[in-house]
Amino acid sequence: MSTSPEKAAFEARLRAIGTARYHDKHPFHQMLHGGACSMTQVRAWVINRYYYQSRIPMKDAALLSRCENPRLRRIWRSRIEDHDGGLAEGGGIRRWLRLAEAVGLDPDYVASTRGVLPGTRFAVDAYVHFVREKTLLEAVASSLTELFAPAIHENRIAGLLKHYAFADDAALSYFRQRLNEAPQDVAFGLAHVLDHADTLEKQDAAAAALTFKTDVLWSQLDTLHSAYVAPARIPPGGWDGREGVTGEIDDHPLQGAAE
Ligand SMILES: O=C(O)c1cc(C(=O)O)c2c(n1)C(=O)C(=O)c1cc(C(=O)O)[nH]c1-2
Repeated sequence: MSTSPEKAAFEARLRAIGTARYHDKHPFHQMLHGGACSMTQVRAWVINRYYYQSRIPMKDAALLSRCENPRLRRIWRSRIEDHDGGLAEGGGIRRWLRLAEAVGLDPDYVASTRGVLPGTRFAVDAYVHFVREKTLLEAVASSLTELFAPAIHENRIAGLLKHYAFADDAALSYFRQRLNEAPQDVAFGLAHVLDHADTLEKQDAAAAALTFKTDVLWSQLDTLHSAYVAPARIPPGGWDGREGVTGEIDDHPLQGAAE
C-alpha cells in the first residue's frame, strides 16, 4: 500500500523525535552497553527498570479500558499477554526476573519494588497517568518509542554478552523475545497513528505524546545516573547496593563511585 506524502512527512517527523531524544544516547546506557558499569550499577538498573516492566501491562490495560473499538482491543490485548503471560509460564515480567537472578539479585526483592528510586516511580507513574487521561491517539502515539527499541535491544544483547560474565541466552531472554514482539506491535501502532492523526492539530498532539514518552525514558536513566554514578547520591528510599543481593557484593562500590 502506498503512503501519501503527508503521512510520509508526518512519519519522518515522528522518527526525528527518536533520533534526537531516544534514551539510547543517555550516558548510563553507554556505560551499560560498553561494559563500564559495576555490578552494583547493573543491579540498580535491573531493580529500577523492573518498575517500568511492571507498569507496562497496567498502562496497556488502562488503554484497553477506554477503547470502544473491538479490533483495536483485540490487537492491543496481545501486549498484556506478552508481558504477563499465562499462569504457568509467565511472560516478559518473569523473563525480567530471570535477568535479576542472573545478576545476583533475589527476584522476590526485585518484584517487591522496594528500593526503586523515587524519580523512577514519578517518571513511570506519569506514563500510566498519561495513557489513562489523554486521548486514545495520544496514548497510542506514546508507545511509539518502540520504533527505536529493537536497535537498542540488539545493542544491549551484544554489549552485555561481550562485557559481563552473567550474560547468557537465559539471562537475556527478555530482550531476544522483545525482538520478536516489538516490530509487530509498533507496526500496528504507527499505522494507527498515521491514519488517525488526520489534522495538523492531531499530528502536533501525537508528536507531543511521543516527545513526552522520550522524557519518561530519559528521566529514568537520569535518576539512576544521579543515584549510582559518581558522585553517587542515593535518595532516601533508594536501594543501598546490598539489600536483595544474592551474589558477591562489589567492594564498597558506592563509596568508590563517590570519590
Ligand atoms: O529496553 C528498552 O530500551 C525499551 C524501551 C521501550 C520503549 O521505548 O518504551 C520499551 C521496551 N524496552 C520494552 O521492552 C517494552 O516492552 C516496551 C513497551 C513499551 C510501551 O511503551 O508500551 N515500551 C517498551
